[in-house]
Amino acid sequence: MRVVVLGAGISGLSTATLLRERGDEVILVSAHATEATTSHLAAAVWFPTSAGPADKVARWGSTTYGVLAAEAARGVPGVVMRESLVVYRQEPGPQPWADAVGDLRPARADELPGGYSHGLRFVVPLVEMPTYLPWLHRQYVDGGGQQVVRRIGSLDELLDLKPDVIVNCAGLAAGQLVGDDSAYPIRGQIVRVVNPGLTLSVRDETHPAGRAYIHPRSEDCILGGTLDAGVWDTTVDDETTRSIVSRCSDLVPALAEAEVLQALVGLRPGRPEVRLERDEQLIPGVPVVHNYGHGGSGITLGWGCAEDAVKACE
Ligand SMILES: Cc1cc2nc3c(=O)[nH]c(=O)nc-3n(C[C@H](O)[C@H](O)[C@H](O)COP(=O)(O)OP(=O)(O)OC[C@H]3O[C@@H](n4cnc5c(N)ncnc54)[C@H](O)[C@@H]3O)c2cc1C
Repeated sequence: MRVVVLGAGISGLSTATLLRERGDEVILVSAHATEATTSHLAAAVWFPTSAGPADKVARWGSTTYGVLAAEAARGVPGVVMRESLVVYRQEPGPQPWADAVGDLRPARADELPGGYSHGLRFVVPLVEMPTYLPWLHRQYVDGGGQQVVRRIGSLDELLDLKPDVIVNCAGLAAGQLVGDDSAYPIRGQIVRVVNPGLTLSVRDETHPAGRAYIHPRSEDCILGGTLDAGVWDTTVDDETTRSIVSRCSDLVPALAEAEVLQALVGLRPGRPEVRLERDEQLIPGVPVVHNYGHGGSGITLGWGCAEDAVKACE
């Protein structure tokens, strides 16, 4: 089968990889190099955020956790298993993501920052996308996958590539390309700082000043972050940068002195639910498999969604 995959972010690259592995001829079409995708910018920690539906998110997330954990175990560049702590000011109820993570346990009192009464400790994959995404892309190309750099205005512009099936992994742009009004941006600002020696991810989803998360990487530390639904503006806001550093310093005081390297803004592909389905109506005679709308969870769900997208191509 000849499959054209639109999009070279995590959704497109994971889907294209699995299609290649089962022997399909694959052409990856992307307006941007991988470095210019939203996927490249992501904090890229396994943690379901702003994505639905809940039952499928649990299944896709669990599959992806397994794939990334296996990649970390065999030393795939950029993928590590990261000790993590989520903190709460009151006792948390059951967490929907808990079943997928191994060895979840309550945090001890001496593991909690000041002002917090509860916490959960667990281990999740953290993916350094500036390393992992180019690696995945190289694997795809070295494995015989084809690539075309092209911006399209509608999916039928891909018909000159003679596809048997098109897979639509265009992220936020997918909404405009197929007239899906339910797709919307979720603006996210994050801050890269010099890592003051941290190895533990820490997260407070309900900090009064906004969500706070700290993800140590090999060369830096990602601090976040905002989730602004419906906002298209990609300009860095300096006041937001200060607020992010300040609230993360509440969790880890050493961060108050950390040198800021860069502030970054990206637009998550929001949608009430991930769209993963086969569409026979859009282009007569050529089925389109949609795989977009992953919100703040594209890396968390990527491999699970790619598996379903490949099945939908059959
Ligand atoms: C600040 C921030 C932090 C995040 N942190 C996390 C996290 O910790 N964990 C997590 O799981 N997720 C996180 N995310 C969300 C994650 O980044 C997205 O869900 C994911 O990147 C979506 O991937 P995608 O491949 O669907 O889209 P994208 O990465 O946006 O890729 C879209 C592709 O489609 C192509 N394309 C688009 N339009 C056209 C066109 N007209 N013609 C040709 N090609 C086109 C683009 O060139 C690109 O190759 C974060 C996002 C942000 C902004």
